[in-house]
Amino acid sequence: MDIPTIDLLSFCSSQSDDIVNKIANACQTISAFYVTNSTLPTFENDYEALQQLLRFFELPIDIKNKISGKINRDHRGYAFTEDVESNELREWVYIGDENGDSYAKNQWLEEEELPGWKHAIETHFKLMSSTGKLLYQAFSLALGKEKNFLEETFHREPTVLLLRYPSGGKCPEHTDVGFLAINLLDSTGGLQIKPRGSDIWVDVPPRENTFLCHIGDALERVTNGLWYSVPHRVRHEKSGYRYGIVMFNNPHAESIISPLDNYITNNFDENNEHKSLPIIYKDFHRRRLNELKY
Ligand SMILES: O=C(O)CCC(=O)C(=O)O
Ligand SMILES: [Fe+2]
Repeated sequence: MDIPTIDLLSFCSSQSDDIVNKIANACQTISAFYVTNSTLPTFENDYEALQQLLRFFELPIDIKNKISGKINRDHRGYAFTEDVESNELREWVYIGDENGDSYAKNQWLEEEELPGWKHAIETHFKLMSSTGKLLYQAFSLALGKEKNFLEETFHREPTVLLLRYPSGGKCPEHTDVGFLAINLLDSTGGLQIKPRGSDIWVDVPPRENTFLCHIGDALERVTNGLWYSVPHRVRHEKSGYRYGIVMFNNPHAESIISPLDNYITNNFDENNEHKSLPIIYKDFHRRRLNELKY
């Protein structure tokens, strides 16, 4: 099964039905797509810019632990997770919107401990967030709404996740919680998805100058299951580190997630009916963080 590619520049210039339909189709079937021609730095075209963010991981562990993400319930900060039971082995840093107040505050090192790091993150956060905004527009059109629909109805609270996997590192099978994920893959591979209706893990090979996009559970609920929040996992079996940068574009913490009027038809089967009950996004998000430990 081929993972389609969406050209973001063409979307911006024409917003043609072709592109919008391709997105809607991808979200209903394979449930992931590559995005090309965006303005985001990728590991191929601006390695240096991304290294600025990832050099945090080179610091000694006692410095990294100064911003431990295990001490607040929203996981803001750093952790090394080695959990045999849940099949997780990786390091992560979660950073939310610096000006947002829905979740725990971001944690930063002193500037002299890693000069320029905070600035590099803030710059990159803005770039990723504007790409998230464009994708929200594309998704709104693909839902048959006008382009600002998702942003105006649910708002958007982005979170960035920096990742480093040692050789043998893993991320357990899970689905993402929010609306949409932008995943910048480095050249090592290792990400796998289980497309709708399939029991087989499919490799997501990195493609030059693209990022991967897929939806999360909250958007699956908004479409009453017509769109599919794809299970995914990481198995990093090569030598050396695997790096990743993901931006989750989530609805506002207080938004109510329930199916849109024109999606009330029964796309979930009876076992999944509970998924169409209204939920407050923040409760859903926190519950899932606790359950999944990722
Ligand atoms: O490392 C990756 O490519 C994916 C990580 C992921 O899916 C997650 O942390 O939610
Ligand atoms: Fe994920």
